[in-house]
Amino acid sequence: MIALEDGTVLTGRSFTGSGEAAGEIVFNTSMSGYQEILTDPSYTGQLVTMTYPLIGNYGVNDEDMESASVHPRAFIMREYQRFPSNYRATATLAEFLQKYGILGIEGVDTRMLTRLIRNTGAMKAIISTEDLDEASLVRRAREWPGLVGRDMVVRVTCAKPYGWTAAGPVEGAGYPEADGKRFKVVAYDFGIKFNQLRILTELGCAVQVVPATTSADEVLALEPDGIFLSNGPGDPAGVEGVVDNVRQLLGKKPIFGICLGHQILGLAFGGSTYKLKFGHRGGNQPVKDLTTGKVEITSQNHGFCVDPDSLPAEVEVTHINLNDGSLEGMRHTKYPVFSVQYHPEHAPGPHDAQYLFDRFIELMAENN
Ligand SMILES: NC(=O)CC[C@H](N)C(=O)O
Repeated sequence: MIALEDGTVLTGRSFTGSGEAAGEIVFNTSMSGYQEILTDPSYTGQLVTMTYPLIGNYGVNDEDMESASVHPRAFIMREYQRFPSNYRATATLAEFLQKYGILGIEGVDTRMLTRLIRNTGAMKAIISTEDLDEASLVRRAREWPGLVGRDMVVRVTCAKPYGWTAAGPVEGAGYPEADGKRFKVVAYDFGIKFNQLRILTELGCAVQVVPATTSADEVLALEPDGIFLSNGPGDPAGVEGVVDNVRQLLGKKPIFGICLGHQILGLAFGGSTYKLKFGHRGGNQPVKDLTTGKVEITSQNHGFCVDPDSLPAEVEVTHINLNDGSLEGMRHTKYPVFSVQYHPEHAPGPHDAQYLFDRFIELMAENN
């Protein structure tokens, strides 16, 4: 049974066994890419509904991981396909969810649920195979603390620095395989997706990943050519300490921020963030690059947004969402700093926006 804070109760079937999960219920409109969505740490504390009606048909594999774990607390769909057919598949979606202790729920009227979330907004919700008392479940959904003002980054950031190579993560501080690489990049891990690291490495960067709480001085001591601010979960305004660190780095090195990293930059510039009604999650969000006039189709996953009116005069809006006009990208006009709200690393989604990593490379080249 699924209960929402507005009193709505829906039924479905668990295909992963019994359990219970509370969180913020949101929807994603991607037609494929469920493994990348499940392993994106930005979904920490959320219950994810897929609008695409059939999920699981290509199983899961060892290569499409965007982090080492699964982050939404439950995965909700219309129909689960229990017999995957794909040469890359190494397990079924049910086996994968069970391995990480995540509830998989099918048989849900996801069209009704999505319309409800669109009309009412993202809501607190609870799913249970045990407590089937509607009134109790609705009350417990309302009791869940919500995401606003809470630091979810502490739950997913790395405990220790690590490096990234073409073969994946390597333990320890320092830049791995730096010989012959053009740039050294320090990447703040707020809940980083591996494809950001894969792309930076492919573009010739030696990458050192650091925990979210790493101070500005510690980052500068690594003598990077550029600093990268990753995506991550929850409310940017609830993340402890990070905004001050980032503010101290402004003007010192080129900085590129994605999603939560972009929101943290907005706060470091002195701006503010707000919660969108139901957020943007999917692979077909149209964004206009105001610097070139081009429209790109983007991969997105966020529930908070930087308020453009709160930004100081030296920060320029570079990208806007064509569905609702919200801020999708910005750059500082004095410092080599820019960021986007969406996901140029895709995974899953269209590759239209990958050019932004080239812009970061150019920015580091200009500043060297
Ligand atoms: N993908 C992200 O980095 C999401 C940022 C933030 N947690 C939000 O929901 O807006």
